[in-house]
Amino acid sequence: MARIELDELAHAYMPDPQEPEDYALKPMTMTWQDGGAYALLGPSGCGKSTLLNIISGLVRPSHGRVLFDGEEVTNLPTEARNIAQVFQFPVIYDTMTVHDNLAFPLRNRRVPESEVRTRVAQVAELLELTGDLKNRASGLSADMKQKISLGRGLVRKDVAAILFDEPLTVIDPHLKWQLRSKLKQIHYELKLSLIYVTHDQVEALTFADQVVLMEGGEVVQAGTPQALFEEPEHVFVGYFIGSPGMNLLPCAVAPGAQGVQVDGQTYELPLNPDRLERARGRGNLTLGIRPEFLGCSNSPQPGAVQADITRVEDLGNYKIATAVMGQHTVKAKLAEDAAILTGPGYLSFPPEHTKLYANSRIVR
Ligand SMILES: Nc1ncnc2c1ncn2[C@@H]1O[C@H](COP(=O)(O)OP(=O)(O)OP(=O)(O)O)[C@@H](O)[C@H]1O
Repeated sequence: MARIELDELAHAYMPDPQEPEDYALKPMTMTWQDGGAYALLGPSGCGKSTLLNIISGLVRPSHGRVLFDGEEVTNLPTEARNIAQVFQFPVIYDTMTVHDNLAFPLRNRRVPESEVRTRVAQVAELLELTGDLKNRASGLSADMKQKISLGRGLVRKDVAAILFDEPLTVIDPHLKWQLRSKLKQIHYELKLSLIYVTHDQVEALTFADQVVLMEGGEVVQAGTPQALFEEPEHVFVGYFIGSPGMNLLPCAVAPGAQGVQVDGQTYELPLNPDRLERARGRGNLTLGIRPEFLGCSNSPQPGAVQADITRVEDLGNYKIATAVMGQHTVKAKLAEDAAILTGPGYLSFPPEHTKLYANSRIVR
């Protein structure tokens, strides 16, 4: 397994890029640690596959360098990079048994047969394929075939990294849920460096210990799932991660007051005065709070602001209350047993979870 460094890496598919928009990948410098489980997450077209393909050697970047354990590999072809890849669709040999499919990457590298048997048994056990090892792959379902592809990706110990490109797309939703958790366990047990591309936040947040969230060819934030949830550094992180996403309200900092103005109305929120001062005068301010942290009640609370609760949805494990604040609606995610009704309400903004963004970036 290897440490992967991206040094001033950028890529434009067009020959003579001029504007930032001409780049599918805008300049980035990052280090991914040996043995880490990284998810590249973001909406369609944000540059995830471009980045993965640069790491695998399928795409040669127009700028910058890629290093594995300090050795430059930027211009090396895929086969010289010592990586394993798992794609969206199964890549297996139908005529071989499940065992021989799993053994293939090892036998190809002339790994001794006794070691092949041990490693195949270990990976098969982790993926719950032990009972199928003697079966021919041809008769198996698409789900099973993709499981074998995962196993083939995981079987070698000596690869620099294993790259997964949306590997659970064809998998049935129930099995998908199981495999997501399985991959986390496998990462823990086999100590592999994994890079996993997905547009599905649940997949990324369950699987990865570091999530690299991309938008428009840029990394907007890289960090633990908890950091992306609790400390979104960019409004896009707030919006993209979470269900529902962060409440985002265009605002201004009220002159001389301890609060913010939303739609011209001043709300006295208990925010840090220094932070308000740092935000004052900067362009395009946004107030952000996750539905999980926004307090919502029918009775007055200290420091709470008045709002109209227009809707309460009971979603089994939790309730979602929708309230109107100025001309905007906000959502609060409440406990399943929260006593909350539509009508006059009070919204509380805990200062540690209430964020201010200037031009989409966090103000600390
Ligand atoms: N071979 C190519 N030639 C020209 N432009 C490309 C090529 N491949 C990707 N692009 C463009 O680069 C940008 C990033 O695409 P990329 O496929 O890396 O995004 P993605 O996040 O992986 O999206 P998806 O999840 O839909 O695959 C997009 O604007 C896309 O149209």
